[in-house]
Amino acid sequence: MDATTLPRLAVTAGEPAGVGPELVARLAASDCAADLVAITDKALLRRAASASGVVLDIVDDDGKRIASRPPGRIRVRHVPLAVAESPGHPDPRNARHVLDMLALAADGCLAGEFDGVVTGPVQKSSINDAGIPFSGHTEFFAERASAEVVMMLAGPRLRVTLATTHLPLSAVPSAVTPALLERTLRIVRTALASLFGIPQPRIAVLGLNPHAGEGGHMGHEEIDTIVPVLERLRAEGMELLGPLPADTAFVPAMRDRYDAVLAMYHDQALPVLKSEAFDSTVNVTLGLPFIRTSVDHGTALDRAGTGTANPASLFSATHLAMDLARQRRQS
Ligand SMILES: NC(=O)c1ccc[n+]([C@@H]2O[C@H](COP(=O)([O-])OP(=O)(O)OC[C@H]3O[C@@H](n4cnc5c(N)ncnc54)[C@H](O)[C@@H]3O)[C@@H](O)[C@H]2O)c1
Ligand SMILES: N[C@H](C(=O)O)[C@H](O)COP(=O)(O)O
Repeated sequence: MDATTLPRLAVTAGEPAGVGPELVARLAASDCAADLVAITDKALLRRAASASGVVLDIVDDDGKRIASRPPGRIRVRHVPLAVAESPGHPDPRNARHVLDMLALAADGCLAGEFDGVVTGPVQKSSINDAGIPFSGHTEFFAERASAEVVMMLAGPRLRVTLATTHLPLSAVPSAVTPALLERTLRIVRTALASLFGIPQPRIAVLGLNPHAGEGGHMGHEEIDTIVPVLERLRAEGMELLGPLPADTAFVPAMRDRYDAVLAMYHDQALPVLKSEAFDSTVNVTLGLPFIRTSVDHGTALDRAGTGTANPASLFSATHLAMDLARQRRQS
């Protein structure tokens, strides 16, 4: 990417029976000033455009960088479906198709063919039903890039990062180790500085137990694991708040005291963010050697094929990827 060309972004359509393909069609129809390369099945994208009432000019990707893109024109890397989609009904026979899209996008980013990847939602259970271990894009891209990563969901007023991602709740306490917390906090601090322009970020760290353990009366992970890590990193100069009780960490009086929150597990913090800004929140993978952003919502199977899904989160994810790509070009 140089100053005259658009950020070149791979956009994966996700689960073919979900709303992802329709949202990609809506994005392609918009005037978004990015060189969008849809990673999907071409016929699926045509059907999704038709369901969404948009007209697209779909062409094969020739790999060349471009300086402008007329609304509706979309280049495609064709990844064939195994079986035609049935909106609302994921078919595990298409699991390989979904993973092939992710692999193509990741490898293209690693090779410098794309400036980043924006992902549509996948139905994890359908991939698992095909007998393939898979817990999310975050873990897939981390493995593909051999990187240590952190999941962040960033909304207009709140950024949340997770110490653990897609684990059963019963596995969380033993997964929250000093090494994990230290590594996670270092990745979060570096990313807040390099991607979000906050040189000395303030990070609020949640406890694991109710009321952050209530001084050891409601659990010991805070005293045994979290506090020693925070003390060690504070001694290095990191600005860390906590461990805070999760139930009050998000109240208005606390919000201006931090730039991001580190939660111990998925459902400790994501419901807060998704209930206040479902339309505009973006999932960002921190720590990868390439830019990866995503919608904050799932496959919305109840809306698939109806053309009624809201594209706002995909638009936000694409705009953030464009900003990050331009920033990377300038640095
Ligand atoms: N980025 C991702 O790949 C991603 C993110 C979250 C969930 N998921 C997966 O999605 C699947 C379904 O998850 P879920 O049912 O918990 O969440 P969901 O986000 O798919 O649906 C929750 C509710 O929000 C609505 N909704 C979601 N997106 C919408 C949109 N763009 N416009 C209008 N309404 C929308 C749905 O219709 C539904 O009522 C699961 O397999 C989950 O793992 C994937
Ligand atoms: N945890 C994410 C969320 O709730 O929005 C979602 O499952 C997607 O995760 P990946 O980006 O790792 O697929």
